[in-house]
Amino acid sequence: MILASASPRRLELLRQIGIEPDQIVAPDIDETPLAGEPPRAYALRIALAKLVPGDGFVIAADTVAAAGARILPKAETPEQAEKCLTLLSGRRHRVYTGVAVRAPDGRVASRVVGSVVGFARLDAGQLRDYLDGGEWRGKAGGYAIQGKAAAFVDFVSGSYSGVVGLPLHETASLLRGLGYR
Ligand SMILES: Cc1cn([C@H]2C[C@H](O)[C@@H](COP(=O)(O)OP(=O)(O)OP(=O)(O)O)O2)c(=O)[nH]c1=O
Repeated sequence: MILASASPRRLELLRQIGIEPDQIVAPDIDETPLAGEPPRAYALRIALAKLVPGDGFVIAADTVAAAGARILPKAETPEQAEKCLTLLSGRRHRVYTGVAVRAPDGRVASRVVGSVVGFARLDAGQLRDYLDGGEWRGKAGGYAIQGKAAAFVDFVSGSYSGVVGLPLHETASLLRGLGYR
């Protein structure tokens, strides 16, 4: 079993359902969205593109936060994170995680799991503290629901593990469907 992900969250989530990958490989792909690409299609395309070569089962995923049809960036700077959080404050957005699995015989199965996340209105102090904390770095939409941003979230519908980065029910079912025991 190869986990094609550099994300420590994905490894933790996989372990949560009793799967210990034999190998972790960081995928190295261009994650630029295509012009006008819908978020759900993007999450699926990138998850499939992350399936690195390998002999056993390979699992890859991609998480994207979206406000309407707009794909929010994976925040890499405080300015980007501030923009995202300002947009998310006081409203609901969607988080899509694409998950792709390849079996040793080459068959590929994939899913996209969409969830809705609601943020309470953030005041300037909350925003400042969150930006200072740095948890937004590398996160889709500039926040991590499994961290301090949980205090902002007043609504979740869908797959909590999917919002964190790997929808566990769907991942387990894809694996079973491909004959993983
Ligand atoms: C919305 C949200 C995203 N995230 C994270 C999950 C993903 O790691 C990240 C989105 O980036 P991804 O490109 O999905 O993943 P990654 O770059 O971290 O890892 P890899 O490509 O090697 O698999 O945002 C959270 O941890 N919590 C959240 O609540």
